[in-house]
Amino acid sequence: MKGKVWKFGDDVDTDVIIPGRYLVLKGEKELAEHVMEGSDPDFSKKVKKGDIIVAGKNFGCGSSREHAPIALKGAGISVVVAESFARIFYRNSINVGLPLLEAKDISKNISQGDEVEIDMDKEILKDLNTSKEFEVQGLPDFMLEILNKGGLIPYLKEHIADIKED
Ligand SMILES: CC(C)[C@@](O)(CC(=O)O)C(=O)O
Repeated sequence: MKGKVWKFGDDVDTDVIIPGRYLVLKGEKELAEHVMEGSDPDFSKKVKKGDIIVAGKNFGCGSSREHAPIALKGAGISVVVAESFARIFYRNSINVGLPLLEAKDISKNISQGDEVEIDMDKEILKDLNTSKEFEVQGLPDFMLEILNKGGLIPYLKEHIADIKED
């Protein structure tokens, strides 16, 4: 995975990611038009498919709205790398198919606009501008399987036959 970094700090809450007035929207693309509007009203016009968000602690705090990871996924964010995530946001993200990675001290050492490359096998993120490398905490296999299917619903649809047999 390789992409341009959009940098955010600590405690980025779900109302920054997708303001509450847009919760009436349902589609990935409609929500994506307002992604990160609580921080930068023009973000949706600037972000490109494959870009990467790097943030500090407690990313996705504040509410259980799954509209937040849906908006990020719809905007083309390929992965969010943060020092830590709010628990409900973390699970909502896996369920909607948005990859997340935890990396200690990442936000202090990467700048906005840097190009980074992530080797999931080695669990290393490399900042191609500075050549600095960071360990990322990989995801358990069952979460990777859900992500690879695009989220929990497509994953379950594929496995429903197994469940029915039990
Ligand atoms: C129900 C919804 C509007 C919610 O109140 C849910 C929540 O706070 O977790 C939100 O702000 O996302």
